[in-house]
This record gives sequence, structure tokens and C-alpha cells, in this order.
Amino acid sequence: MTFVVIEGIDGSGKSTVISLLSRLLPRVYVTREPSSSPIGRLIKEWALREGTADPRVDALLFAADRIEHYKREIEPRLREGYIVICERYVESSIAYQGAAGVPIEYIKFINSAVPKPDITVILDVDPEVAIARVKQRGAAEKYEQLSFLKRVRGIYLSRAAEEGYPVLDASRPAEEVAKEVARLIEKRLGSRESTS
Ligand SMILES: Nc1ncnc2c1ncn2[C@@H]1O[C@H](COP(=O)(O)OP(=O)(O)O)[C@@H](O)[C@H]1O
Ligand SMILES: Cc1cn([C@H]2C[C@H](O)[C@@H](COP(=O)(O)OP(=O)(O)O)O2)c(=O)[nH]c1=O
Repeated sequence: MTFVVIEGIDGSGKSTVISLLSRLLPRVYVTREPSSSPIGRLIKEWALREGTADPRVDALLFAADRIEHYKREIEPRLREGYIVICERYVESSIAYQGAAGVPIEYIKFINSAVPKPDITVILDVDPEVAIARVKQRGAAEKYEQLSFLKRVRGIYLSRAAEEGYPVLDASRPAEEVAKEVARLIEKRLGSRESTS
């Protein structure tokens, strides 16, 4: 039961790396935020598409979705002994809603009902590279603008320095990045076994 979170700007390769990881590690349960709950759908179909009146509304919706997601999906899978790999979690709210102007202390407070992951990994890539990657995916989503993603990346990197999160160079081939994440998880699992 290890809770792993993969973070990074849109187009950093999170989904790609996570799908490779599930082949490199045993007993993996993959999930993501915004989640598939009704709150997650509200975020995807309304907040991210049409836009909210204030970025605090986004922060509150993401936090509400996260509490539901943790209680209903993540916690039960951890109890069953899975390595839960979640694409985005509290650090996404700190980075994106923080970049949109919401005070970080406020974001931390509304997210204080969920526990910290065992491992948070930041996939780091130049926003210009990331935008070029996501352009192939079709129309740009709400946050997929260069100047905004530069601010988001800045917050991720300062949070990583503060919290000691590993930052991986995600401009490399996805297979290489996935192997490095797998090594970090295995190291963590190994150190836990040797202390228990
Ligand atoms: N390491 C990589 N090198 C080149 N292209 C990549 C890499 N990782 C992902 N991609 C491509 O970039 C796009 C965005 O990747 P994705 O995994 O969906 O990113 P995210 O989940 O972080 O938004 C996809 O078209 C994917 O195939
Ligand atoms: C979880 C979370 C996501 N987001 C944003 C990041 C993404 O732009 C968007 C999620 O859309 P999604 O299409 O899942 O992202 P991706 O492009 O990474 O595959 O929501 C926040 O702003 N705050 C959050 O707390």
C-alpha cells in the first residue's frame, strides 16, 4: 500500500508515463484527478470548459472532488494492498489555482482533509515543448496557454525544492522517465520492507 502521485504541467507526459509504469510494477491501481465522480464530471464539463466566476470556485471544486476520490477510491485500494498511482493531486491545485491567483494557504487549508502521498514525482518539461505536444491533441483546454503554464511550472519547481519532491526531466523518451519513476517507487518499497 503505497500512494504515488505523478504531477506536471499539461503535456509533460503524465498519462503516457503512468500507462508504462503499470507494466513495470506489480499490483498497480491507476487513477486520476479530476476523478470520474459527479464532481469530477462537473469540473470537466463545466468548470474547465465554460469557466467559473472566480478561481476560488475551481479550487473548491477540485478539493471537493479530491476528498470524495480519496475516501471512495484511493483509500479502499490502498487498504487492499495496491500501489495506487494517481495522476494529479493536491500539488495540482497549489500549482494551477495558485497560478490563477488563489492564495496558497487557502488551497492548503481546503485540502487538509486528505493525507499526503508517500511519493510525489514532478515531471518537468519546458512549457513550449508541452504545448507543442498537446496541440496534437486538438483544441487547447482552459489552462493550456504558454504564459499560464510557465507560472504553473514555476510553482511546481519551488514546491519541489521546499518539499524535496524528485523532479524528473520529462523531455526524454517516456520509457526512460517511466523506468526512473519505477526505480523511485521500488526504492521506497524496499526501504519500507527493511524497516518493518
Ligand atoms: N516523453 C515524451 N516524448 C515525446 N512525446 C511525448 C512524451 N510523453 C508524452 N508524449 C506525447 O505528448 C502528448 C501528451 O502526453 P500525455 O501523456 O497525455 O501528457 P499529460 O498527461 O501530462 O497531459 C501525447 O500525444 C503523448 O503521446
Ligand atoms: C487536479 C487538478 C487539475 N487541474 C487542471 C489541470 C489540467 O489543465 C486540467 C485537467 O484536465 P486533464 O485533461 O485531465 O489534464 P491533462 O491535460 O493533464 O491530461 O485540470 C487544476 O487546475 N487543479 C487541480 O487540482
